[in-house]
Order: sequence, then C-alpha cells, then structure tokens
Amino acid sequence: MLTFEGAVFQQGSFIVSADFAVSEGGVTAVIGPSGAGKSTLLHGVAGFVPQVAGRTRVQGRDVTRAAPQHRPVSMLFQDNNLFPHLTVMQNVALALGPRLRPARDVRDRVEEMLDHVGLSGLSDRKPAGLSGGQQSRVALARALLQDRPVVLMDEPFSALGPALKDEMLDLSVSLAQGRTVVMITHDPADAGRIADAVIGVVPGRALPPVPTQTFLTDPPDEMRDYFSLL
Ligand SMILES: Nc1ncnc2c1ncn2[C@@H]1O[C@H](COP(=O)(O)OP(=O)(O)OP(=O)(O)O)[C@@H](O)[C@H]1O
Repeated sequence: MLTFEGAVFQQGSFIVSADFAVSEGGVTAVIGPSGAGKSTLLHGVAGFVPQVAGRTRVQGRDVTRAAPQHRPVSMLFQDNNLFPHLTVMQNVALALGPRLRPARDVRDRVEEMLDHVGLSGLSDRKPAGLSGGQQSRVALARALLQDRPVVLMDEPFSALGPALKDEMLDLSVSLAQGRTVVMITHDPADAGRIADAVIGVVPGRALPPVPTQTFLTDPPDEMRDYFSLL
C-alpha cells in the first residue's frame, strides 16, 4: 500500500498535493494534462523531488525523508536510463549492486530475468546494439530485479509503436505480479488495458484513485476539460 497523508511535493515554484491511498498489488494509472504534475508526484515518491508537507508511506513505513536508494520503490523512466557503455548484463546487474563484474549468482539471476523479458542470449550487447523495444525490456528487467514492492513507471513505453507498447504493458503487468504498479500514461486506452484504478492529476493536485471503468466512462468533474480535449 502506498499512502499519501497531506503530501505536498515541490519542484522549483511548482507544487503538487496528494491525500489518498493506492491499493496494494494492483496497477494504478496516472492521467492528466501536460504540466499538471504527474512526473513530480512519481519522482516525489521515488525521493528525487522533495516533499515539503505531509507524509508518504510505503507498506506502512514512513519514507517521507528517506533517500531514494533507501526507499522500497523502483522506477522505470521514459528514456530507459540505460548506461550506453555497459552491456545488458551490467546494466541489469546494477539492480543488485554496483559491481561491474557481477558475481556468478548475480549473473544467474540476471540471465533468468532476461529470459523472462525475452532477451535470452543478448546479455553481452550494449544498448546501442538493441532495438527500442529490446532496450525497454532491459530497463524493465532491471526495475523488476530490484524486487521492490512498488514499481513506478513514468511513461516507460511511449516511444514504442502501438503494438509493441501494448505487448510491453502486458509483459510488465504479468511480471510485476503482486507488486504495486503506478504508471503515468497519456493514453486512456493504456489505463483501460491494464489498470485497476486511475489517479487523475489536475494542475497542482492528484485526485484519489477511481476504478478504471468509472474513470473512463464518468471522469471526475475536475478532469472533464481534459477529457473533452482527447
Ligand atoms: N526542475 C524543475 N524546476 C522547476 N519546475 C519544474 C521542474 N521540472 C518540472 N517543473 C514544472 O513542474 C510542473 C509539473 O511538471 P511535471 O513534469 O510534473 O508535469 P507532467 O504532468 O508530468 O507533464 P508531462 O505530461 O508533460 O510530462 C510543470 O509546470 C513544469 O514546468
């Protein structure tokens, strides 16, 4: 369970507030206009953006002041955040520690995860030698190998074509089993495909999650302008 108690996150002069709980173990989409604060909210949960009021808890634990590396969350970014000079093996092994020559047991776990994401046999490649879809799989493998209870996704597959994006969304959900996934998307169809609930974000405020079908058919009043533009 991810809980915001009067939480306010601040980036420069911009603030976004949240005061609700995200249910455990499901997929929750985050939808709203550009610049409303979706990334600020997720980066706040990850600890990259400071929280200036309230509390944030993950599974009951107060993480409000915790450094990013000490939070039980992993994050998948739009640009995948892969190190271009490192191999697939090294990029994914970073989930388990900073060593560039991973130990045998770490290599075995990485190879197993690469199998799960459909990248068997590619562990010695560098990111530039992979397709966009394969790069997304490397980033997904790294995020999942961290084995944290909350996985945050900031539009991770938006650079992919529609068929590949759908495939990656489905793969993420099937591999994330049991974890709480919170994913920003610009496409309500993504929410309809994989999310149990949707957090609407209007400028400066994240609204409590609403079941996906309700959100899509009868959006919160604050979201109506946004939906009329889609
Ligand atoms: N480093 C920063 N310093 C100051 N303001 C920032 C910074 N990064 C973002 N902002 C501002 O914070 C506001 C919210 O940005 P944010 O990226 O959270 O929105 P978003 O809803 O994720 O938008 P998009 O859908 O376009 O990615 C914007 O007005 C943006 O200009």
